[in-house]
Amino acid sequence: MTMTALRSVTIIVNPTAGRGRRRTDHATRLAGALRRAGVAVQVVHTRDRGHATALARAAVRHGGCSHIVATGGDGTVAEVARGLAGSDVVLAVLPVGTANVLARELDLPFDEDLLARSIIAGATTTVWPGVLHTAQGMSLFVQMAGVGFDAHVVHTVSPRLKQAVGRGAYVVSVLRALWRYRYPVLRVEVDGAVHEASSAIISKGALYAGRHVLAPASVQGEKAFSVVLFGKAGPWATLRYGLALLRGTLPRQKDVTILRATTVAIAAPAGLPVQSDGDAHGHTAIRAHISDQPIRIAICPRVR
Ligand SMILES: Nc1ncnc2c1ncn2[C@@H]1O[C@H](COP(=O)(O)OP(=O)(O)OP(=O)(O)O)[C@@H](O)[C@H]1O
Repeated sequence: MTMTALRSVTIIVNPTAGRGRRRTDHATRLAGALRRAGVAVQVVHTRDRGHATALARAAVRHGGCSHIVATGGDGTVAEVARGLAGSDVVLAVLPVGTANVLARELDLPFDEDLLARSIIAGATTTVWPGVLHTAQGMSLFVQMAGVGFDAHVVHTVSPRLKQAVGRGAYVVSVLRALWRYRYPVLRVEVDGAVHEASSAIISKGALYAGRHVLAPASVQGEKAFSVVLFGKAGPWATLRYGLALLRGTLPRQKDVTILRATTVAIAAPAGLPVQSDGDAHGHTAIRAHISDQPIRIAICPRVR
């Protein structure tokens, strides 16, 4: 844990993250709590995908800002992380997304007053994001990237249903996909060694889709991934993996392999959907490695 001096705070709000229409209310409450403590605050809203990166870069370039708050889910956090990477600005998270996995992983506050107190107290922890290269370009991910069944589900989930019912929308998408998905065999290169799998998840942390344990040995502060390879294909195997995830036994399944690595490449088959931090993110081929630029994240002083 390191401490950082407080200057001004920029709050970036993704108005489409999570469920319902309350992200702006959360951001307003956080801004109020910070202003009451005498902190200068700027609130800006994203207009479209990728805009959070541009807004974070602009805040860093403008200078004077010590913290940038990502108001959204893991996708928004990743975009803000990319915008402030390489600077001394601290990333704070106001978790109003759907799954908010990074916030759960790091035990970050979900309450605005507690987040304001954490920012003011200045405690931070360091994480090493993943860098993802696809045909669409380079991006960062803070929690995970995947190819296979889960990426297909992310690509096919209805955005309107996600807005209306949150994580339940993924359940609908899973049930629809189980018998329709074609389950191709992936060729996954993990630190140079080739493996075959029906699905692969490259995970920076231990958790997945909320609080479910995917890769227990993964720690955000380490410069490594856990690569989770699913050995069996088909609807019944996928159902078993899903139930095991819910019951916390997925890492113990005989046909699930978890490897520690720093580079991963999935070149074939080409054209398969890719998910990054739970959002659709182009298609294979992909390459992933650990960023050489760490991100400092504001944490509750009481938990670390
Ligand atoms: N103004 C905007 N309009 C449309 N999409 C946006 C806008 N701002 C950001 N986005 C995109 O919204 C997507 C979803 O955001 P985010 O991941 O933060 O929320 P979520 O999916 O609800 O939460 P989680 O990732 O925790 O499940 C991201 O891919 C981001 O690029």
